[in-house]
Amino acid sequence: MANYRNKGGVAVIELNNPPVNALSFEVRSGLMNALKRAHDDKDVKCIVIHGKGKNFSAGADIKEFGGTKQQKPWITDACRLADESSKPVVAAIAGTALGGGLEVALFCHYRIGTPSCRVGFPEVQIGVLPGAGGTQRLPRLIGVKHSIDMITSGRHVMAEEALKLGILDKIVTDDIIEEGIQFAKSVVGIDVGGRILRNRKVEDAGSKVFDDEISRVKKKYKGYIAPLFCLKAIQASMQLPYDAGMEQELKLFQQLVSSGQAKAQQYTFFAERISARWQLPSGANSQTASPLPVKTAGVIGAGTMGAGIALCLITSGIPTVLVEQDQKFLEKGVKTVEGDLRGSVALKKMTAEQANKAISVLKTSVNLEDLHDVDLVIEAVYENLALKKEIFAKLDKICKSKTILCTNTSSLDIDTIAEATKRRDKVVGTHFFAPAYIMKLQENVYGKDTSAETVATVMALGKRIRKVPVLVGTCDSFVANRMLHPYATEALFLVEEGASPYEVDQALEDFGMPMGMFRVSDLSGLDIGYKVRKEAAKRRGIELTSDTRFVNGERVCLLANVLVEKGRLGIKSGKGWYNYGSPGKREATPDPEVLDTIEEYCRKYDIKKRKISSQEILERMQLAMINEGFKILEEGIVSKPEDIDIIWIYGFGWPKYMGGPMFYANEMKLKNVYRKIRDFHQNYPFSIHWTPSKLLARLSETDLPISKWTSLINSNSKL
Ligand SMILES: CC(C)(COP(=O)(O)OP(=O)(O)OC[C@H]1O[C@@H](n2cnc3c(N)ncnc32)[C@H](O)[C@@H]1OP(=O)(O)O)[C@@H](O)C(=O)NCCC(=O)NCCSC(=O)C[C@@H](O)CCCCCCCCCCCCC(=O)O
Repeated sequence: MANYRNKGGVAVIELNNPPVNALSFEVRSGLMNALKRAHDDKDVKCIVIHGKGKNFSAGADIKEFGGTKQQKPWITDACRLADESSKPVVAAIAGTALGGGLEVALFCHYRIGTPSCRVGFPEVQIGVLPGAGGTQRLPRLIGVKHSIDMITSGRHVMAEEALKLGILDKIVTDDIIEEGIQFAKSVVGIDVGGRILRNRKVEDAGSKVFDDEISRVKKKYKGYIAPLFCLKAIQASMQLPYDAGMEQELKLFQQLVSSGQAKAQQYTFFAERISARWQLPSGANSQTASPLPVKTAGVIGAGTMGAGIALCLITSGIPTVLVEQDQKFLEKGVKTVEGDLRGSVALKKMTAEQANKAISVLKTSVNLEDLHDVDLVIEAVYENLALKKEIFAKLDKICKSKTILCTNTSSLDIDTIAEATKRRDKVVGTHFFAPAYIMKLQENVYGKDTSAETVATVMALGKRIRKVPVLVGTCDSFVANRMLHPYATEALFLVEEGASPYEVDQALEDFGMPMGMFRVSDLSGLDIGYKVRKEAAKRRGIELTSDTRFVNGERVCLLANVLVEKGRLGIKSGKGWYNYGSPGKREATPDPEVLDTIEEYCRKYDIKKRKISSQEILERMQLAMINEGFKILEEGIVSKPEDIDIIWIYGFGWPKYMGGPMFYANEMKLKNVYRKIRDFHQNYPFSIHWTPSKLLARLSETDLPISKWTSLINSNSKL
């Protein structure tokens, strides 16, 4: 709703829908009534609109999209009176004015804001466009070029920049409501005509600008339709009179809001927030547990991962000690950190001053003892259980009793590592993804003794260092890599059966993955997987050779080993599944030598090749991984499907407009997913990953949407 009061001739209207004052039906109706009241009240000389609490408004209530039609009044109906009022209307902005919130402010004649306020049109991120005049009014205020930037990127603009652009008229330092009232009083008597945006003209930026922008946007936001629709709407502001432009904007908004992409992106928005609400099997959860303060941190290992993690910490203002056993390796790590900081400055992602500030809080050492006083340590040495146990035993003795000990393992057992210490409650996995400074996912892994306080601390740390933290339980390879295994295995089987690695990658990239499986393998280095496979097999008492095609009755494909044995290690050696010309180069070209190797391999084992469609490639890789996802849910390794989707979106770049693999399965209908998995199980009996998940089987008998799966799993009711 919206509250109304008359303060000495100033109508003060408060948008009231905590926590972010989303513009629900009640708020829109309240705002419309309040504006009418202010208009009719002869005592009122001017009007101030502000938000209750910390925010002005985060825009339309996203929960109202989809399903039934938006009830009138819409934002435009509610705000028309502000536009038409002869009494000056001032938007007093604290916190955020986003989307529809900013649109309300653009209907006002003036906008003032606090120094920490932010404005923006983030609609593209939820698959729509500013549909209450934003695409028509912003260009009339700040011009076409800046509007394109703001609307197609969805970025938040800070107060200083908003003032420079002309979105804000003034930055105020005191109480925003009082400042709003004073400002409004100061403009009483000044004709508002020139302040009404609908009356302004949009400068003709020419059609070439839009042709160039379409190419840029297609490249930068590959696969997303909303940014292209935004461009069409902005172009309409330039080509059409205001009312016709508004109609065009609404038409485009309606097309987008009913699209599959909007549904998936809005699901992702809420999934991220649902996933942040964690729960341990004990029942302790994000509401009941409090994090410990992390004022200082330590990182062990200055290799690519360790240096990347240290960079995340120092750029978030956390003084960090980077420890490496060897001075030469330490220096190399510091060079990596400095190089990445320079790169960020060059790309204008941070200022030179911010980079210097970050490096000033980095200390280095070759002595573990220097971690005696830090609040949290992240160990990032290579994947070797004995070594990690040895380090944890030492840390347990060196660090103060409250220090939390984290391991950046991608697969090793947290409980076994914790056993090396006398503080098993303070041991936790923090699995970062390469490159650690760029990839957003932080897969936090709890062991059987990890305390809720420890979990709360690493979840809070993740948020603080701008990651997306997700909590998972311990199992072999955790969630991300465990699901990756059947996905990658199917890719190899597809190649054995007749698809080329390039066809596999093309199908995945056309689907929207940033990189195909084989390009990713080349980037990580084929020798890494080779060593992991050999060691895992050795632990199970198996000797792998390139002739191995079955292990304990299960089908395997070791084509990657054949490539490694030919010296093809991926990008680092200049060739892997692709040819890169020379080591370290990134441009991948298909390589006939690889195709010959595959031919030879198939001849040797008498494998009949056939034509494989891109649909089959996607179904086999994705359904194998989705089936594993249901097994993970069934085992309680994650507590909700949203966790899995967020892991795939932020860990592997699954496109947000497809919502994550579990959402994708939901969209396919679980009965179809289950039927296909059962068919694959029949056709490929030697692949254990096709054994259908029992949870999937039970859920497929219901027609429940993804939002209902968790309560059913938790209620233990008969599905
Ligand atoms: C604002 C934030 C930056 C705050 O971040 P913070 O980290 O502080 O907090 P949280 O993100 O955790 O949020 C707290 C809480 O609030 C919920 N929430 C946040 N924003 C919204 C919202 N906009 N709507 C609903 N709920 C919201 C969030 O889920 C949390 O809840 P929880 O239960 O988890 O605690 C940050 O929250 C943020 O970035 N928010 C999103 C901002 C955004 O994307 N805004 C744009 C919204 S879309 C919009 O405004 C569209 C308008 O331009 C135009 C609308 C025109 C409509 C015209 C009607 C035509 C009808 C056509 C036919 C329709 C057919 C149909 O309906 O199908």
